[in-house]
Amino acid sequence: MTSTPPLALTQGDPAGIGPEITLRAWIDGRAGPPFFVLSDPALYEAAASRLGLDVPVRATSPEEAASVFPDALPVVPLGIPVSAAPGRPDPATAAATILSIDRAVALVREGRAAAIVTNPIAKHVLYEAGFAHPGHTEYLAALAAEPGEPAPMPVMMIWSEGLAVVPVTIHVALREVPALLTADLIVETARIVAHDLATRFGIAAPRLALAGLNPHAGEGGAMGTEDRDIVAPAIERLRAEGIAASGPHPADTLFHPRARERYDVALAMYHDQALIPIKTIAFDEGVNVTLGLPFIRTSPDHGTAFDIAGRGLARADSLGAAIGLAGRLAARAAAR
Ligand SMILES: NC(=O)C1=CN([C@@H]2O[C@H](COP(=O)(O)OP(=O)(O)OC[C@H]3O[C@@H](n4cnc5c(N)ncnc54)[C@H](O)[C@@H]3O)[C@@H](O)[C@H]2O)C=CC1
Ligand SMILES: NCC(=O)COP(=O)(O)O
Repeated sequence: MTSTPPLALTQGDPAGIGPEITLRAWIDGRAGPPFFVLSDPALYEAAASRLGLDVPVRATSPEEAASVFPDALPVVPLGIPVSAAPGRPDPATAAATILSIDRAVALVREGRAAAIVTNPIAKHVLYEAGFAHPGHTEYLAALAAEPGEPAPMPVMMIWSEGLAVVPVTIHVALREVPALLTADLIVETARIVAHDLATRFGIAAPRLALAGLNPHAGEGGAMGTEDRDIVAPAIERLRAEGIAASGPHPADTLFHPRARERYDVALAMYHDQALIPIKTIAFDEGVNVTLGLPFIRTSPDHGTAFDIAGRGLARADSLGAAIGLAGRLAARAAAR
């Protein structure tokens, strides 16, 4: 019997809270699944010294990482020196940030890592350096494409024990949402959600609740026609396929405690419609999971938090939850 390989953590923006929450996740998580981080060991030694954290750091290989993990934070070097002033992002570090993601994907595809857990990136810093993808979600899908094949469609889910949400449109300006929202997009997103909740999360017949786009889900067309003409027909198609989809529900009453008992995941029509409720209810526990990929990827639900980086204020709970969930999903996948 082979044991599950360790998880691969990416570096994220080195000027954000990624280095310190990685150190804290190692301190808190030695009973959990082993992991290594793809970066420069010196970045973590500097962060540990700055914050007075007693964390030995050891350069290692993915294969040795699990045996290193009980005694030191395993760092698989990228071969690029990485240094950063906390809270002062620099596009010069973008190459290492991106390389860390690339290596993590390569390792998980080679079976040398069980899953990927990404540390936060600041999109605008990477854009300044020429990065052409909106975020991890879309970039990971591009990296997952088989030669000559289109990239798989990635679906963002933010998950916690009490609420899971999916934005149907993701990293786009609000004014673009109505034009992007099609019945095909909703149906394809919901199919991926239903499939991955069944296969990866073990929810055999997941209940999907779809929010409307407009106030009062359009009030019969008086407050916008998208819910009547796009969302409702998509739900009919999903039901015809045997997917337990309900809605379109007015979004303002979809997230209170009794409403949440009626579904396993809420599909929202745009980013903030999904992320405001979960970050309000479960900011410290929320985990960003990318569905639709041929490998497992989780992430904390928060960003780089430049305003507190390097000050010892950052909580590692969400990263810890992302590591825990990645470990459970990987164990489930290995057992299938
Ligand atoms: N998965 C990813 O890579 C994500 C990246 N981002 C990026 O992060 C950057 C900053 O985004 P913001 O909207 O400011 O969100 P943010 O999550 O970085 O910060 C929002 C607020 O929450 C606080 N906060 C965040 N994480 C915390 C933690 N672990 N412990 C304690 N307090 C914490 C921050 O100090 C700040 O006051 C953006 O450039 C965005 O692109 C945002 C979300 C996810
Ligand atoms: N607001 C969530 C977010 O921006 C995460 O994006 P990604 O980098 O995981 O695609």
